[in-house]
Amino acid sequence: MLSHLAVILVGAGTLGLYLYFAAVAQLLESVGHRVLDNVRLMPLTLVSADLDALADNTDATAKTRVEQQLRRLMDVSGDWASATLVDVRGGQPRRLAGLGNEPAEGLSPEERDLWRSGAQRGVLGNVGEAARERTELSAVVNFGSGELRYVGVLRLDAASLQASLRFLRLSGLLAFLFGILLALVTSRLMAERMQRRIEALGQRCHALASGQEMPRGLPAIGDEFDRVIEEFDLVAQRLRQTAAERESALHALTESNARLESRVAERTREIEAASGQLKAEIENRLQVEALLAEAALTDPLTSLLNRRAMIEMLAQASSDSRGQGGFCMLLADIDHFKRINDNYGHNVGDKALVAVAQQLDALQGDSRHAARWGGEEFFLVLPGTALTDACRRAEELRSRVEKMTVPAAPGLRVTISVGVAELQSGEPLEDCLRRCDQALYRAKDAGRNTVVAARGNLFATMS
Ligand SMILES: Nc1nc2c(ncn2[C@@H]2O[C@H](COP(=O)(O)OP(=O)(O)OP(=O)(O)O)[C@@H](O)[C@H]2O)c(=O)[nH]1
Repeated sequence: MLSHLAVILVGAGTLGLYLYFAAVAQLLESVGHRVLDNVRLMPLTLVSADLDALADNTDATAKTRVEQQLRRLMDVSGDWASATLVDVRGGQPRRLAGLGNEPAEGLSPEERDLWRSGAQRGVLGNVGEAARERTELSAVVNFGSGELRYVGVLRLDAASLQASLRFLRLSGLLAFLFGILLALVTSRLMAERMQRRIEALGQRCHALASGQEMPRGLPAIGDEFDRVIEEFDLVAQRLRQTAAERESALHALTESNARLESRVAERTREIEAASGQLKAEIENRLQVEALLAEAALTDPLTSLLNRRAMIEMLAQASSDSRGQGGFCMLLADIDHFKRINDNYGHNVGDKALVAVAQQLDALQGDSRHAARWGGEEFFLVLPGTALTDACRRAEELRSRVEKMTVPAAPGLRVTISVGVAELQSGEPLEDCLRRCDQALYRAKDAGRNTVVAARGNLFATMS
């Protein structure tokens, strides 16, 4: 507001000063013209015959007539200070007649200079200086017939000029003050109107920023601010529309993401469940396969290796024990097993098989070394064992079986016949097996419950 006031003051002051000085100049010029025009009237107003009579002093009443003529000239306007008529023949001025407050010598020094400048159509004194110095303003005119003979001087009252200037100054000051007041009122009205528009724009900005409803618009007055507010409302509408669309798209995207995450989580759970199930199935399958593999190699009744597993293992065991003090095998067969089945039943027969297997198992050092070879036949491999030790072990087995009892058949006596053979150097396994089998038959033939060892192709009964 202060800046507005300063601008108004400077603007109005500059314009006022310019207009004031222009008016002063105009006033002085018009005053000068008026004085000059009036002094030019002097030769026309004064009667030449009366002038000459006065100058030549030929008529005593001439002066009165000349003064009357001068008065008529002065009466045209009320602000003349004086009028003087001077005879300048011979170059020496001599006052002839005059009215008002004249200089003592008829002409002031300035008027003498004006007269000597010799202007026929009148010469005006310095108007500006007269206004400044508050002195009378003189205008001088030379006239007469033939050689120049008369000078007329008309002087404007200093107070009159000053009164005009005062009036001008007062008018200028009033105009200046009125201009400032008008500018203040106008700028105030414009500022208020602009402020209301700016406040309306500010409220719109706030509503747009805070998401509130857009306030009602001001009555349109068709200025630039109306257009700015209109454009702003359009931009705000577009922004809100865009924001709503973006919000909607974001909402849809969030929902889509949530659905996707839910589906991913569901799928992950399904995959984890399937993976766990698959893992369990694989483990189960592996266990089953392991059990099947074991079952394929194991006799289900006695849990010893079966014949196939023993045959597969024999080659490796014989090669591993080479050079380690012999490799023997032992084949045992339950005596008269058919009778046991027949007398006690198959169930007891099975128990007898299990009991013999336990004795065999207790005798051997490695569970992989004993096998059920056939129905009631058992096989034991003894790596790193010489034939003598093998026979002793066979005898121990035979003795253990003879002394054992079978569950559910306490009175049952079970015996076995045993054949023993040692793998000879370079001998095929099949040959050694055959000799071991022959030794078993020899034990059967020898009356059963006996151990027979095969020494090469010779057989010796050990018990
Ligand atoms: N309970 C039972 N009996 C079996 C099993 N396997 C074979 N046997 C029986 O074992 C008997 C074998 O009889 P044999 O071959 O005549 O021999 P043995 O009666 O023992 O006579 P020797 O060997 O000459 O002493 C048969 O009766 C078979 O049925 C089995 O797993 N359980």
